[in-house]
Amino acid sequence: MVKAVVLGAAGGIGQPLALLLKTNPLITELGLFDIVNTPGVAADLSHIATPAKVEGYLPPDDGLAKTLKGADIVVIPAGVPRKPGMTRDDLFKINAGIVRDLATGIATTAPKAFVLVISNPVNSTVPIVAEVFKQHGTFDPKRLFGVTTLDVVRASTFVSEVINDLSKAPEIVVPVVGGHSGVTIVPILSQSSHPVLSLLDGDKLKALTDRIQFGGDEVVKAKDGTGSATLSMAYAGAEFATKVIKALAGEKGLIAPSYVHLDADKEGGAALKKEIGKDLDYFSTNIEIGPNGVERIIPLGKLTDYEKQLIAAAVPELETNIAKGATFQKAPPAKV
Ligand SMILES: NC(=O)C1=CN([C@@H]2O[C@H](COP(=O)(O)OP(=O)(O)OC[C@H]3O[C@@H](n4cnc5c(N)ncnc54)[C@H](O)[C@@H]3O)[C@@H](O)[C@H]2O)C=CC1
Ligand SMILES: O=C([O-])CC(=O)C(=O)O
Repeated sequence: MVKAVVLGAAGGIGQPLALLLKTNPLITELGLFDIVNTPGVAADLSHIATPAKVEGYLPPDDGLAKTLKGADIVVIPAGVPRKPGMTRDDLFKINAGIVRDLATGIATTAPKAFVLVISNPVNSTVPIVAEVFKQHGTFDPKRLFGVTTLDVVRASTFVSEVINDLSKAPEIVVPVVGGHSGVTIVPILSQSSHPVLSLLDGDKLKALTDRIQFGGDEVVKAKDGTGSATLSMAYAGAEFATKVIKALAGEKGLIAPSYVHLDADKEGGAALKKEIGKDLDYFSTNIEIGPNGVERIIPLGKLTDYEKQLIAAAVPELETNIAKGATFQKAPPAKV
């Protein structure tokens, strides 16, 4: 019995993500919450012949608490997306308050749930959720995940394009570490499962790295003011959520990158901090997921000089993003 919840379920990501979760046979209950349209989305999905019982709620009459009751896993894609010319950090002003309020609901109603944060800027929204949980005395770093899977999905696809064979995309695995915005997205192409590095001279390596770091901008530009990645994000979010659900069900050896609190595995976290040369609280890296959440933080391993430079460029921005999220929750500004 697994109850999954989507907060922001009527949105561009929320709807296709809810659809993909509804088709997951491991899920027996699917709770959908948004400030608009969730009863309609839920009624629509409920006709699909899969096991999950679907319910959709709006804010009135304790809708958030009703949605969250008994949740095992909560995925949060609520909030505004970028328009051309904006950075993810520009979304902080609006999304920080949304994420804080939803996290408060989770901390009070489903404090043991695994929380998967999609809302941008992920580098800062994850610390906000952690601070809310700390204030409620319910923070367990093993259960909080920033969803960076789309960067990994993009890396697989873009590498398959470089080798001119899209059929290989599903099997290519490239660790992408750091965070989820611009230079904080660090693809470790030297550890790609397909040995792509040998095919790339300096310029081509930089071009591929840039494309993975700024892949989100490609979609924002193409959507021309109507939003950012939704369908690829729903795919990526469902893929990560499915790993977490399989781990909950007892499957072993599930590895995926995620942006996590480095106390989730103190030993692995300490080793990673040593590698990056900074005592950051959060970083995205491969983690092993188990029935209690993060079982193991897997250090970065051997990096090229170029990758070391990318990490060095990511660290100061991550530090700023993390501090912004953590201090917002400690001293919330007036609501916008
Ligand atoms: N982590 C990642 O890799 C990615 C993150 N994103 C982020 O995901 C977020 C959502 O993007 P889209 O789905 O495209 O936006 P959208 O605008 O299409 O949908 C957002 C939904 O959130 C809902 N919402 C707003 N305030 C809410 C609240 N207080 N409670 C519940 N629901 C609320 C809205 O009503 C809307 O239905 C954005 O912040 C975007 O930047 C987008 C793509 C990739
Ligand atoms: O680019 C954006 O704003 C949305 C996002 O996080 C992505 O597509 O990676």
